[in-house]
Amino acid sequence: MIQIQSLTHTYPASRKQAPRVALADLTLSVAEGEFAILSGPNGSGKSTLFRILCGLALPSSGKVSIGGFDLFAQPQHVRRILGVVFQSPAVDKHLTVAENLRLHADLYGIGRGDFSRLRDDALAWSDLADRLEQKVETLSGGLARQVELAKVLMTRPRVLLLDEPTTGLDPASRRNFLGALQKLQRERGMTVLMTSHVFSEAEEVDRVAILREGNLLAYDSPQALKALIGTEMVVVRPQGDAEALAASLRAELGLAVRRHGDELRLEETENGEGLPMLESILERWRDQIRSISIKQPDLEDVFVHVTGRAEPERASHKELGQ
Ligand SMILES: Nc1ncnc2c1ncn2[C@@H]1O[C@H](COP(=O)(O)OP(=O)(O)OP(=O)(O)O)[C@@H](O)[C@H]1O
Repeated sequence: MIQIQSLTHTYPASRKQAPRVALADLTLSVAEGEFAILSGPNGSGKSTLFRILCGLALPSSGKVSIGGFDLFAQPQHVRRILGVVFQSPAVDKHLTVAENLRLHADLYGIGRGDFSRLRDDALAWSDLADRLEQKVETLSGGLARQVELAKVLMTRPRVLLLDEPTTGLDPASRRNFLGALQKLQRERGMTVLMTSHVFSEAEEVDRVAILREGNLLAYDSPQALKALIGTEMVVVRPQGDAEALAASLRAELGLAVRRHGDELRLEETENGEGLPMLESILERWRDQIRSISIKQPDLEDVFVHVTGRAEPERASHKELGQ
């Protein structure tokens, strides 16, 4: 449903900076009815890709087709099947929920006859039923986000793009929003591509893409991504010299030992292998270890594994082409 082929985007040089490659020959596709998440450290190209997919920017080269239409040659066809939820609010906070929906319907040429049905349909999943006459500025962040989504749903998009839609929401509102979105996506068979840097959001989706510096490092189901680093991971917090301990573990156990902050991680351990490994490490290096545990890898661990970085938010910008 979404096919991105060899997409490259380079921001031109300015007086102050060299050209920056934001997307480097990126190819990925999202099948019809799939829910995919796009993740990556700051500066990995998520926003650039999002802006291109919504038709707000043109790439330096490459092809994108959405619903079988060429995004650059047939943008008007794509617009008809596409819904976009931006990170920054796109509703008028001084208007009521109902007024915002009406305004959006007018913009999209939805006639009076169809309006009530499409509006009710777009709201059915939400908690907004008794808030229609309330101004958006008086709603909680979570409910205001629901208005953004309801507005976009009124045009019954087949493909939905969302840019970090849960930014600023508390964990409960975030779960609520995503739960509703997933239910809707399944019921309507929509294809969804969403950018996110919250790994817990990616656990339940069909596919997760991890970008770094404009390159696609991994793209697979959460289960397959987690299998990249094994089903168990031994995590050691060293007492003193972490590098010396890592070198000694590597040399004596013959395993990959990854340094992550103040932890040493022994990945690629399969079910049941963690405990004996933990015991033998304790036996041999007890005096150099502050704590040791076994962990089931989650998507954050996969992210660290494939990007070599701690978290998307904390990563620094790297300039390419320099
Ligand atoms: N308008 C611009 N002019 C020049 N370089 C830009 C511009 N916008 C983005 N870049 C650069 O392109 C690269 C990709 O940026 P982009 O904003 O797409 O990444 P991102 O993954 O969305 O980051 P974030 O998570 O911080 O939003 C970065 O190196 C960034 O500095």
